[in-house]
Amino acid sequence: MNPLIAPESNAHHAAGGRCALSVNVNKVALLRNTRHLGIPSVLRAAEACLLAGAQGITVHPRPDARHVRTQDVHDLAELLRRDWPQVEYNIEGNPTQNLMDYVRELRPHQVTFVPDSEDQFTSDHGWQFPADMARLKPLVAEAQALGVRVSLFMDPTPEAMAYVAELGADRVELYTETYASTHGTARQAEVLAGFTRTAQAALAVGLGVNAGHDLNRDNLADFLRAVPGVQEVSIGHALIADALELGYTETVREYQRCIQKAYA
Ligand SMILES: CC(=O)[C@@H](O)[C@H](O)COP(=O)(O)O
Ligand SMILES: NCC(=O)COP(=O)(O)O
Repeated sequence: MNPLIAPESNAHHAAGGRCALSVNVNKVALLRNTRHLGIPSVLRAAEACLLAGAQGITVHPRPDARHVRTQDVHDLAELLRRDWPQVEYNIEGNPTQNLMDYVRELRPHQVTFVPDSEDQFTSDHGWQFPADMARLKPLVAEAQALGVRVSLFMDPTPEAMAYVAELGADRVELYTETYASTHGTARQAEVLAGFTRTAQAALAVGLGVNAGHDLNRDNLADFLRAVPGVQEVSIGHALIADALELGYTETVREYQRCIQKAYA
């Protein structure tokens, strides 16, 4: 863990010590890219979500530019630097592909390493240890030397947390699809217990805990109530889908209400 990077994030503080909400705007860009009209605007989406109380913005600029593109990443960095200095910028991607150029040029608050292939439909697995250790170690060190907090996208496997800590990463992002797909079923408690054990294992080795993928208004509070120490959830697909019906403002407020409910 990098002593130069405070374990407590600005966003976490801004959320009053509760879990911070980082809105992933990938899907706004996906819709925008289907015409050459520049609408819906990624910047306006980010601003509306921040005005409604989101504490962070997340993007995942994939190599095929299917949604968030390089210009979006730079424009968002400028918007946050100029108008929202207290808001965290989290850039996700595979550090062996196009991600590190963004880290070097923009130095976001956080970078989340995700082991996706270039043409992957969506993120669907975490890093594998010890196999991935050697190639990740210099990349973790490089990002941290630039003052960027490093989070690793991980499956809920408690025994992998020691490897993440050995790498020197600051946080893990728990890949929450298996939780989301079993929420409300007979397997919910069993699957959720695995996330709780993984978070406990991460905290025990000094790692911060983030979470994301397929979280939504229905499953968010149950997750945060059960899983200790979650500092940030990054939510995109379901939140943007909700915003198509409710608008950005009401949607972000509703997600913040879900987070509040978990701590009530
Ligand atoms: C890493 C992860 O689970 C998501 O952050 C990812 O950004 C989803 O990518 P798509 O929006 O391309 O499905
Ligand atoms: N890291 C998760 C993220 O940024 C958004 O994932 P999703 O809510 O679009 O599934």
